[in-house]
Amino acid sequence: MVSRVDDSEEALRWKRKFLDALEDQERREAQLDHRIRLLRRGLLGVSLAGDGQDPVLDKQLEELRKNLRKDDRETGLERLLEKIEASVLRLDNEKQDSYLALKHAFDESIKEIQHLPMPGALQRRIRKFHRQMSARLGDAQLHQSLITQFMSLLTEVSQHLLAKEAEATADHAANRPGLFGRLFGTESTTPDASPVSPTFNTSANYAEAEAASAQAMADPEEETVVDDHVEVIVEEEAVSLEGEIVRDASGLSEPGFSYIAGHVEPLLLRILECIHVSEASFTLADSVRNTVVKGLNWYDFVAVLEQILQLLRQSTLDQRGEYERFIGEVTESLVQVQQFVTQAQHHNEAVRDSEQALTDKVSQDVKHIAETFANEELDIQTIRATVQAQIHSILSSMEGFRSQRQQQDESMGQDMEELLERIAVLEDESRQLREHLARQEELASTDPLTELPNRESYRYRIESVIMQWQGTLHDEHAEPDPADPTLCLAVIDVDHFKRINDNWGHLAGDKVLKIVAREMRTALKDSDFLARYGGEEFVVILPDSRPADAEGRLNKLRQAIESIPFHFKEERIVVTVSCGVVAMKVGESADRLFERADKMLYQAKQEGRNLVIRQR
Ligand SMILES: Nc1nc2c(ncn2[C@@H]2O[C@H](COP(=O)(O)OP(=O)(O)OP(=O)(O)O)[C@@H](O)[C@H]2O)c(=O)[nH]1
Repeated sequence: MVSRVDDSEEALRWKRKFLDALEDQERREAQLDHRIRLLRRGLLGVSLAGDGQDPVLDKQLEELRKNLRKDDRETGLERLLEKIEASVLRLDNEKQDSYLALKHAFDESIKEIQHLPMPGALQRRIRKFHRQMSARLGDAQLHQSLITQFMSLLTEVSQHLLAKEAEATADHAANRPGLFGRLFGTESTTPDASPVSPTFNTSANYAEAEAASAQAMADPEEETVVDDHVEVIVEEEAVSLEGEIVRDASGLSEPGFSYIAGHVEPLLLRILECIHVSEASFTLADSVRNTVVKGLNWYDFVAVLEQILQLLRQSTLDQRGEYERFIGEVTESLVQVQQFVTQAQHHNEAVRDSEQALTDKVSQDVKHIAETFANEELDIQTIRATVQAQIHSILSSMEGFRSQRQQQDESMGQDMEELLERIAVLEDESRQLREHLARQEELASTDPLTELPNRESYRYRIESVIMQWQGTLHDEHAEPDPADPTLCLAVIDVDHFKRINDNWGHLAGDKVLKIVAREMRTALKDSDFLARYGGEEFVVILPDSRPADAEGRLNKLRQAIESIPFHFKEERIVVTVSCGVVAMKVGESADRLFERADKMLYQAKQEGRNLVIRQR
């Protein structure tokens, strides 16, 4: 009898042990499920964070990574994730507000601009821009290119109005009502405007511009019809400015520009608000803002557009640093999540192994009890039946446990697969972001007009060239012999460039810059680094050159430019450049080196222009 009681207790003990193990297992699985849910939300937070940089969110993400390392603190993790979700939501709302404001500014300006008299092709391009704008505004990364594109359209609209206004003034001179008078019912306000030179057939030129626009219409991708027109003539050896925008005496353009100024100024201010301005660009951004607030005239407008482009380029460079940091963070988070998932998988396998071991052991023990009971002489049928029922119950619990376990395993495996897929998507996103950055970097370092490296690119290059040069010095304190090859720098400026703009308009001025830049590139050695420093000013780094050789090379360049056969109608137009050149001094900074070259350039201008002056 005693033995029977003991046996039944033993069986109960085993059953309890089993149920405990089952409960423990369920608890662990619930814990794992919970963690996976938390990780999902965490990943969502990290991926959304990619759309905006925010210091609060940055901090929270850092904390998230810390907590992810300690996997036994879900409660803290959960609270943190709630905070992250709130930040992401806030950023999303802010972005939405900024998106709406920018869209409103674009919509309003475009509405106003569409009321202006413009050639059909230009109107169509503005409409096309407007149509594409809404979809592209949704992507914050496209804002800069949208703004740049819009500003270039704006410049064309202004150029067109100037041409119209010049035409109107010519009409006025011929006692007909002025264009603005005809268009807006008011008289032209430029009674003192200088008469248009009789050698310029303005309406013929305008007709040509219209024809060019019509050609652009036929090919929607064509943006620079006037360019191509001139290019053809360049191939024929004579560089003609014919067919370019008509005479642009400053007084003439004012009424035309002031008409659109009221519409573009709010947009420029809005654009300035949207640009991410770094500390280094604060002063420039402030001065641009003040200029716009004070009210623009045509010349300010051109300069302001250029400065805004400069701010945009600088902003791209600054953001590059931030994006790189962000990519680093996302990658780090991904690595941690991946490690966590691998750990969870290992843990799962280990749990499954121990479960199997437990099952084997219990089966063996139960079998042993059954055998013992079966061989007991005192055993009666009842005892056998009871024991067998217990064994049956234990075995069926085990079976139930195993099938439940299998189901959970399958669903957990599915969850993990989804998680890994999500990670792969995030990795792909970060790769795309990296490629986007590389493209932006290329755009940011090239001047779009001349396709030469721009000022930022020059700054970057000169610093590294100076470092290299210092490395080649045998004695860090002694100046190198001027007869030896060394590092030289030249600053080049187109002479009387304002006159070109004033006489033939900005488009012709742009064309001259483009051709002059090309000629300069051809005249220099491949190892010389030529960049557009700004406006009509260029800079050349001549590494490993004897100062006298550098001077000789620059003189050849100067002569080559002087010989470019620019023409306006039958008239030959000579474009010249002045240049200052210096050799690098020991311990000198890039700024000081440039200053000295610039001083030599100033001297060349003073001494009559079309000169190269070397500091000896
Ligand atoms: N078309 C065009 N004009 C530009 C560009 N950048 C600057 N300018 C103009 O270049 C002119 C430079 O004029 P100034 O600085 O007075 O110099 P300059 O007439 O060349 O006279 P010197 O340098 O003294 O020989 C200004 O009228 C600017 O508006 C550009 O990209 N395109």
